Amino acid sequence: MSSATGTSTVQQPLNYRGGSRVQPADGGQLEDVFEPATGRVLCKLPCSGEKEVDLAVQSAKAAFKIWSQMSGMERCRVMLEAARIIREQRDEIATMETINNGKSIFEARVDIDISWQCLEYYAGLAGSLAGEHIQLPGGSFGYTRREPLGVCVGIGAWNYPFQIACWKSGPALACGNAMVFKPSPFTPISAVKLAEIFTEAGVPKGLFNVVQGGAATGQFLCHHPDVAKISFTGSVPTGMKIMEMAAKGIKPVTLELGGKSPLIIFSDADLENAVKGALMANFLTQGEVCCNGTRVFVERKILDTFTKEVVKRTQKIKIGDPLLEDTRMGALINRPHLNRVQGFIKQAKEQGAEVLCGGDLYVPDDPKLKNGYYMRPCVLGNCKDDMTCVKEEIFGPVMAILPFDTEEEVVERANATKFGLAGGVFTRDIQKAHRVVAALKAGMCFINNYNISPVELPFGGYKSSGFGRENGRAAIEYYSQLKTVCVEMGDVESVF
Ligand SMILES: NC(=O)C1=CN([C@@H]2O[C@H](COP(=O)(O)OP(=O)(O)OC[C@H]3O[C@@H](n4cnc5c(N)ncnc54)[C@H](O)[C@@H]3O)[C@@H](O)[C@H]2O)C=CC1
Ligand SMILES: C[N+](C)(C)CCCC(=O)O
Repeated sequence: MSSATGTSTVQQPLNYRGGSRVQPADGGQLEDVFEPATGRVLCKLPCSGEKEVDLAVQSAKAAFKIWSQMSGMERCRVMLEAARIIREQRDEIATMETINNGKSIFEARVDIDISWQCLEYYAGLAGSLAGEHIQLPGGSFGYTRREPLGVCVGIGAWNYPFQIACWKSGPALACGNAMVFKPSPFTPISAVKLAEIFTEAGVPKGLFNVVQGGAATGQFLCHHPDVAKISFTGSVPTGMKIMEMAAKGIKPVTLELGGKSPLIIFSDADLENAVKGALMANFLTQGEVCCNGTRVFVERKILDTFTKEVVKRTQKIKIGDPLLEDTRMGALINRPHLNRVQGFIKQAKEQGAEVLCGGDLYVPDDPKLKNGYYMRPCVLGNCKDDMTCVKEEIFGPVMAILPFDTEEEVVERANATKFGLAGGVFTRDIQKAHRVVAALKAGMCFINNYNISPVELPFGGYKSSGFGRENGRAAIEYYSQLKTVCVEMGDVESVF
């Protein structure tokens, strides 16, 4: 892949099975894959049908037999090697991610760092997976074994294509599972690179496979009788469908869904950090982040000062060619999504919100970028809790500012949502900080920062934002099952 905006095309097959890139056995419908920065077509993606999905699952099943018999330390060594290769090829992978997703190269490099750190972390845990030994009367005893599930399916979204593939395959492989991964059809490219890296690192051929396609391909995966688990990142409506399909096969699911998270700024906060935190909470990856703190509640005493500073910094964000070193905001994923975000802003205005900055389309001077999907990051003032822009996930660079007066009031308003993915608080008062996050009904809470992703910390939602956890030790629970073995050391005392 070339490394200049507007010059790349993708020729190689994008499915991966049995340790090689392959064309799907029954590739039907072709989907255009776009370069968001220019609007050019990068490639035509053949969507995999039932036969290809079955071949990928069978390939994973064969590899599972070998991988699941290896010790944790043996798996650890292979995964560490994969992490090392990713680190070595960081810039190349980040470039691929930027070309396909539209996010700035600066951010894509951070995503790739989080990705190799994830594999490194789970490599470390692989060697320490263990059960318990429990003593019973008369010298009898029991023990537990933590065993893999089998073939796990990962279905990814388009906002963090490589990172999502690592967040799912890291814990899955560490526990001894195999995986079939389906990226979003908008961002099919980098997951195949991950598959090649796993093979180079020494996983058995077929351990990590990639099938490409959209909803139909995803459905074949979810219904496949040999699939043991589904881990999904994406929207709430699709999450509901995944759960329904999984229910039919009694398959466990992990759901990482959307959010409309609150970020609460108290008047005693360090203003500089709070402003930086609000920008981090809203404008990474053009605002296309599930855990974004898009409802920014600001204590009325500092509303004007805070808002002025946020607007000033937002207007300074450099938009444009995502492969340029100083760009901090690239292009949104595609034209329909850009239109959808624009629609939310129009509706916000109609409902009485005030656009304090941005929200309009951005047309870069560079002629090759003129068909890209750019907009200026937007800050909305005069917002009310019942406006659509405050209730619905926009998934674009749109921050809503909402004043509040008391702690009790803000906690109640922060929790008045169907979502519960994340939340944040900025204050210098440590008791207040812990009290408020304890009251937030959200799975991932930040104090005096926002949207950082240490892989050591579990990540996942409450309420409609899903369940199950990625990252941290917690994810092991969701990619393994516990076997109990009861051992009799005496004679059988029969009832009969
Ligand atoms: N929680 C998160 O990180 C994300 C949330 N979203 C939210 O979802 C909205 C739409 O984005 P999409 O990518 O269209 O999300 P989506 O939920 O439609 O798609 C996510 C993944 O699920 C697959 N999929 C779609 N329908 C399926 C089905 N019936 N069975 C199996 N797999 C299926 C897609 O091909 C893709 O790989 C965004 O605007 C945003 O609100 C999107 C991306 C990430
Ligand atoms: C990396 N981070 C925390 C900014 C976002 C990760 C969650 C997502 O997939 O949207």
